[in-house]
Amino acid sequence: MDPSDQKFFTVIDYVIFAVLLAASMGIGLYYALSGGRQRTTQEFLMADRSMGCLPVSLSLIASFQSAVAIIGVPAEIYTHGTQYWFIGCAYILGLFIPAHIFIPVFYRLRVSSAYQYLELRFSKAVRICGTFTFIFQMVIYMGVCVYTPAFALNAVTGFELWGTVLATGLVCTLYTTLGGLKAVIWTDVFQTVVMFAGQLAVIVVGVQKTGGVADVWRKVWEGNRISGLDLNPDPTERHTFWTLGVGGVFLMLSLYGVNQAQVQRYLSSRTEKEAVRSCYMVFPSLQLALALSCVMGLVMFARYCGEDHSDKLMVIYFVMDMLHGLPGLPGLFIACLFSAALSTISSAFNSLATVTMEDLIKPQYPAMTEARATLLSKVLAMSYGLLCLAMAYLTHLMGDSVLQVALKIFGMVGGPILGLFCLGMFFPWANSIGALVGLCAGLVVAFWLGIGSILNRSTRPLPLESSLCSSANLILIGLIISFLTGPTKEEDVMPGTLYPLLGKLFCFLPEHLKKKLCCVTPLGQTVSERIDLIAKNLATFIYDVFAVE
Ligand SMILES: CC(C)(CO)[C@@H](O)C(=O)NCCC(=O)O
Ligand code: NA
Repeated sequence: MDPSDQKFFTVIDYVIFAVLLAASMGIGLYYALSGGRQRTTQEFLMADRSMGCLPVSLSLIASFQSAVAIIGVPAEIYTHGTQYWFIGCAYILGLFIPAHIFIPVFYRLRVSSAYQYLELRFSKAVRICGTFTFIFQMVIYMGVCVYTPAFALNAVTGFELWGTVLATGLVCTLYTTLGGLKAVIWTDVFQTVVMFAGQLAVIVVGVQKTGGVADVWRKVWEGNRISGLDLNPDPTERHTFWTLGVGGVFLMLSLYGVNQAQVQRYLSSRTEKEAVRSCYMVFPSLQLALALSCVMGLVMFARYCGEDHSDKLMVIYFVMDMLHGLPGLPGLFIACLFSAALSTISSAFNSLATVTMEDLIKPQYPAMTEARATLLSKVLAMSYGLLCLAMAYLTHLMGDSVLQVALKIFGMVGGPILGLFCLGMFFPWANSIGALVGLCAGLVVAFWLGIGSILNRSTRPLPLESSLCSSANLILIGLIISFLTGPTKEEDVMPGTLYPLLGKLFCFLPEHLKKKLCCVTPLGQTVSERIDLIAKNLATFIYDVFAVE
């Protein structure tokens, strides 16, 4: 294709992209000028803890649905078939466990940052190490998230590269800095809708142009792209039920259980029940997002089967091939790609500002006035926004291959952070030294796996098994070191920071043995009260779904 954007885009396409930016900016301005006008950190960072479950749930999906997934998943399905779709199974436990273990613990401790938990449970040192690990992870990720869609679009259509990066980065920085978490959450809602609409448009037009649903189905069936469940236990196999189902749960837990961007959304909910409900509501929307990307891959296969296309950017070729000549639709897809990018980097800016403020600055200056803390939080959000642009430039300088590496770092670092929180919540004996040594060991394992796969040029989506291996490794080392250096006595652990997982898993053991495993009944709730709560939540959720219809 001739890389000249005149061929693909009409004025209306540029207008649609501009409307996306303007609307996001407008939402930012609205929350800067309404409500409490962003004059407290409670409002700027925690949205006044007043959010309902619908915006929170859409925002939860938007945070970790980046343009990388929108471009990558259809290509995966095109080349390797629908096996990847089985990652949808991991969403069940991957959301149920956060809803009933992580959310109650964080919510009832009334923390502002997930890393505050680490100080309550372990020590200040563990909190600071956790915070720096998170900052490292997110800073690398946000550069990739803003650069990837601009780069892909530029490579295929000639769409202006740096103008796009600058426009999206700066607009996002502005609305995040002006409107705080409320603006971030409500732009996420809007952007999620645009994201779904863009993918849907490509699928509808694509199916029409390839001869209808029956034809698409026949071609992908004959092309062997519909995969059955692969139960092969070989862990070096590309995708099996085990790598996707088990690895996927760990990936989901590292994103939806303990990542600050998500924890902050749970904490911004009006009530704990509302937070749990928003987590449940992620399930259908995340299945929809997965289905849209997978179906797009199938339609793409129906279109190009037999032809030799192995370009990483073929999704963009496909979209432009389908949509050009239909004024407005290419623009809608561009808006879809950048909605995915904006919603991810805005979450990154706000969560990074929060941890820097709450975990690094406030503990040093406890006497800081609220006005000054709010101003400083805004300066931080803005600085991370500008840092994101610098990271995008760095990504560009290091070239194409760094995209893969950077994404792997994101997945690699997620595992040890998850392990750190699990060590604290589920194992009363774990002490601060164990946690620190475990974190280092987990990071070493993660990087060793990651660098190994980069050197072997393995294309496997590593985060799946990496988060499992490195979090398991962290927990094991953490426990060994804790027992060697003197395990913490359960009565010395801060109440509310433990969840009696082992006691529950081994509920058949006699009472005195269970006491040895973990006797604290946490959060002031008995087991039967907890089961009641789960049943009630499910009932209200089902009721809500049908009441809406
Ligand atoms: C959260 C999942 C696993 C949901 O399928 C996926 O969207 C994902 O791997 N997200 C993180 C990577 C990214 O999209 O940037
Ligand atoms: Na996103």
